[in-house]
Amino acid sequence: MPRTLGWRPSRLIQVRRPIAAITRPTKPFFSPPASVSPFSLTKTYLTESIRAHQARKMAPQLDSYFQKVDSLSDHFIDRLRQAVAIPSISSEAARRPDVVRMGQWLADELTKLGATVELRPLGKQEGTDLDLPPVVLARYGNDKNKRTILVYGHYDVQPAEKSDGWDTEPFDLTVKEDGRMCGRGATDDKGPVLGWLNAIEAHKAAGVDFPVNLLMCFEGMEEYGSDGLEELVMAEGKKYFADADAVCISDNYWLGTERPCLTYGLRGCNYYSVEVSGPGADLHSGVFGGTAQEPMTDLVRILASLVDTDGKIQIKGIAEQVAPVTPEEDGLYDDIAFTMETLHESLGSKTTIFEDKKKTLMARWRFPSLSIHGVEGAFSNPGAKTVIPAKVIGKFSIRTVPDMEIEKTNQCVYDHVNEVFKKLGSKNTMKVYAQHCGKWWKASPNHWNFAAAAKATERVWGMKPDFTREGGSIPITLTFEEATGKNVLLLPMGSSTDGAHSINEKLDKKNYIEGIKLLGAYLHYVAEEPMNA
Ligand SMILES: C[C@H](N)C(=O)N[C@@H](Cc1c[nH]cn1)C(=O)O
Ligand SMILES: [Zn+2]
Ligand SMILES: [Zn+2]
Repeated sequence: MPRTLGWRPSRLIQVRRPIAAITRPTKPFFSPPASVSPFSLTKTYLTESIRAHQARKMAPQLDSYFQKVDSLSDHFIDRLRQAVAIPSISSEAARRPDVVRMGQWLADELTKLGATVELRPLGKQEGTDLDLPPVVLARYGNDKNKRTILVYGHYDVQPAEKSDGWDTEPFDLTVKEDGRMCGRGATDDKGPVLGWLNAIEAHKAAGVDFPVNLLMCFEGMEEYGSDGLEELVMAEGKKYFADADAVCISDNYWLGTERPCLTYGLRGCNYYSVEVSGPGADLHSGVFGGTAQEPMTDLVRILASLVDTDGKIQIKGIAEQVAPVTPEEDGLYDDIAFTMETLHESLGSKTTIFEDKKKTLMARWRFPSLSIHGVEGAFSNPGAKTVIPAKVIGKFSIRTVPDMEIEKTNQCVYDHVNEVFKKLGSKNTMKVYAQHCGKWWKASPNHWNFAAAAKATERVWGMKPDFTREGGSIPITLTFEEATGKNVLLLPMGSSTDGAHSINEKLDKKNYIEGIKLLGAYLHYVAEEPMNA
């Protein structure tokens, strides 16, 4: 049976916990105006004063931290080079030892930095004899007077071969003169994961107190649907992650190339296979063409029935599940820093479905899409092989949005594919099933976690961030929210032109180095945000 990452009701509970400066002010740092009686020093008043004090204290600390990040930048790039050199492709069985090696490398780096690290085995990959790569769980700092932030990232990557069209070797980080650092995983997600490690190192080197306790959870199967992780996160919600005050994930991208963003929504992803088989073995098309019913002929017809040229899904019952656009939402899109020109740049062409920004953003964030990814078993090499493939497996996925339901969507897909195949009247055999499904996620950005990230963004990038939703999926985000009951923030490092999952994936040096500053600054602002913001 295909596995689905199911949905559980959200348990968002705010726990107010004192921070160091509130419980142990070392000296008076605030004198109330004469008109204020000491008896009227309310909690709010006190909190404001503490914030003002901490903001003054934080400025020089952050400056020292930023300077150290700059001076260690070559070392941080070298760390990324070492990580990229390990081809940790989770979807290829033959690369599983590399994924495991990558997890071990990460654990070793964290241990060297002084973190307490555990490698948690996840058992076997469903339906196979393959061991899943371990989850790296780590803790840096255990000070009861500090807030605790739980961060998540993944150390596995998408497949990559130079012959796919890369300009450079995908697993050899190449730093170009214009600052592009090309290599598989540079932006998705090795650069951001190392961002947390680098933030720890720069604090230590600068002699700046680390402002929070950091809990880390790094997995090695994200690009394959986070196999095995949901159970672990649910089980550890009130154990390993028990003292987390909020969650931060850096595994998505800015909407463009100029303005940073904070992200509060993700689409879900239901990934399907359609298998068509007939002949006992691959056949000579000269001998059997016109004689045998061909699986590939059936499959292309099924795939062609799913979606039209303008991306409109042709499956009954999908559009009906999508939440209507509210007047409030309708007004959100105009102010977002996004242009069709930037989109054309990241797309590498002008072949967009829509000509205007709002429709394009809505199509990416709040409407479902269906993509056809490939066909297993079909001839795909250069040349002209005259073969009739005996068995072909088409792969497609639907990016899901509020209020779509996983099971209902699966049923609509199965009914549609079965009906189309029946109408073909083919003697071949067809099977359709979901490989993995992850639910969409949408949170409220009205929380101190987002407020801290917005302040850090202004401090590092000198501008306010956009509040965005993401077209991609990070299946475990919702699980973290449910398991911890805490707010989850997505804080991206890379930009829209990074080419994640594509050829020539890159992370700009500027985004990496400023991104390390951003992650560190975010932790400082987290430490000073009042809990009820
Ligand atoms: C946004 C994130 N960096 C990412 O690339 N996620 C993948 C995860 C995935 C793979 N199968 C289903 N979800 C994505 O959005 O494709
Ligand atoms: Zn990712
Ligand atoms: Zn990815």
